[in-house]
Amino acid sequence: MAEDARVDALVLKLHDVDAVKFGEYRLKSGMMTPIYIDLRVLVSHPVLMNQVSTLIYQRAQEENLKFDSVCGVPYTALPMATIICSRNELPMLIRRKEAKDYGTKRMVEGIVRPGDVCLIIEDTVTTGTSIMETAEVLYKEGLKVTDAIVLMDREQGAVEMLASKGIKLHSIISMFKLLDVLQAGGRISPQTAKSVRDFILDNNTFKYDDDDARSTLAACRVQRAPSPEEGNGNGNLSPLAKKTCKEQEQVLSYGARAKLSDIHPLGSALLKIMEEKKSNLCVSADVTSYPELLELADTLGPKICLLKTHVDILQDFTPAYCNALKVSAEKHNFLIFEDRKFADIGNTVKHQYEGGMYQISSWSHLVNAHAVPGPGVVQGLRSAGKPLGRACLLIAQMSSQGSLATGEYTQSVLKMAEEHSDFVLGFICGSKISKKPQFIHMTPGVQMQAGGDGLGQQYTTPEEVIATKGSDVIIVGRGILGASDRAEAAESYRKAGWDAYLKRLGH
Ligand SMILES: O=c1ccn([C@@H]2O[C@H](COP(=O)(O)O)[C@@H](O)[C@H]2O)c(=O)[nH]1
Repeated sequence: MAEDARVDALVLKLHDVDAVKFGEYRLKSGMMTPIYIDLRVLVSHPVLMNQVSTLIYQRAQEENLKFDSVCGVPYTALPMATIICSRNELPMLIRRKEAKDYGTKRMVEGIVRPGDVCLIIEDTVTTGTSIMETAEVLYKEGLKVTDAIVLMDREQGAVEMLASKGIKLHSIISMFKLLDVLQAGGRISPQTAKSVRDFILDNNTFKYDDDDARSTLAACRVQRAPSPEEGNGNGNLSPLAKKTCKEQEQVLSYGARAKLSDIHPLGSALLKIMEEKKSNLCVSADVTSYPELLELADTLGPKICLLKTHVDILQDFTPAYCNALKVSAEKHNFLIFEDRKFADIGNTVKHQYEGGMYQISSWSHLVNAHAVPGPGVVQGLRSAGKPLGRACLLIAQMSSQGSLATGEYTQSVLKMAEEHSDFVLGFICGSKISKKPQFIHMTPGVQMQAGGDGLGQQYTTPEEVIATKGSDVIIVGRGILGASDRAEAAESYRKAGWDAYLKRLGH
């Protein structure tokens, strides 16, 4: 059975044995939650306990983790660590919760060799604090901790918190996966799944604390009336998830986001360029001749983080030109984004991306795709682009009047991006749609004056897009191309976009 199928089956079994409960519960941190994961029940289900332990050990092998011993966070993960160590003949360490007041008074039982690496196993994480407490006890004994594996990640900030302390967290089941499987299996209603998802997104516990981050984690309470679709669901949802949520807004600098452990390398490169050049401006180089395109790249290059092309509107395209564009991108330190908007089955988009006369994957750092065909479109692009270090943006919303990319569609795009974050680094959208800081939001339809073009395009100002709507990059075409002095216009847009970003950071 493929791993995904095994995880899906495990989720359903965990629900069967009441290890996943919906209601109103208090976590160790004091936070109230509409979903509670109680893996203590596993000791009464040995088959399930064995399956869980197998999946955890397989993950360690798949990730090629190097460790000398294994330690389970007391108490729920202790039997898991025991089974893993016993079956695979690995040395185990037991962390005591309190020192004995007689005998050796040790906090860690087992043979401790300072300098050894210990792998931590945990059953569920919210903040990551329990793993950190165990790691600190191990550190005091001279041990190293580089990785931890958790069965269930509630996706509320543990990965980020542990990464900030140098521990990489690997999870078997994530909260969003669990909700998807339970919903698909008819165990919970779409309304329940949505409300719990909203709760999780609104209650991330990690506060970035990075010198260059100038981060704030502003918490405010918002009374949110249930939307009509939320209704009563299947009747087992806590009122907490429906009525009240804690709005936590993470405002991180581009530079801080560039350093996130799970960001796409190209996303990291782009954010670094933005920080260095103080530019969140992408110029949409919608011109029809290649010399003009190159001229634009060379004159506007110093002011932009991205140059967006529509290669199929060039009348005089020849593959040799692409080298000159690449040279300009390197010289002026910007990335190239071919706005190809792929929208076909995986096999076709793969050919369109790497072949034909344009050979887009050979020169464009970024491309974009519609999610309409389903995940195959990303998988097709990924198979050609990932080996070259390329990445893709998903079109979650469009700037044109009457666009159908709204509501549930946009949410599905978000989910597709989360499931393919090894190749999708962000979105084309009108406003910020994901709270995950590793995703980069880019917004077209930007001019200094709000308005339209008579053919459905709708314009919003740089201030509105960046400071109010929380997007990261402004995409500007005719606002710059139509100006008598394009370099001067680009500088005005660069400054407007950057000022709006500084405003967002609270400078
Ligand atoms: O929703 C979308 C997606 C892409 N675009 C593209 O951006 C530019 C905008 O040009 P302007 O001259 O600034 O209107 C253009 O290349 C579009 O194809 C978009 O506008 N909206």
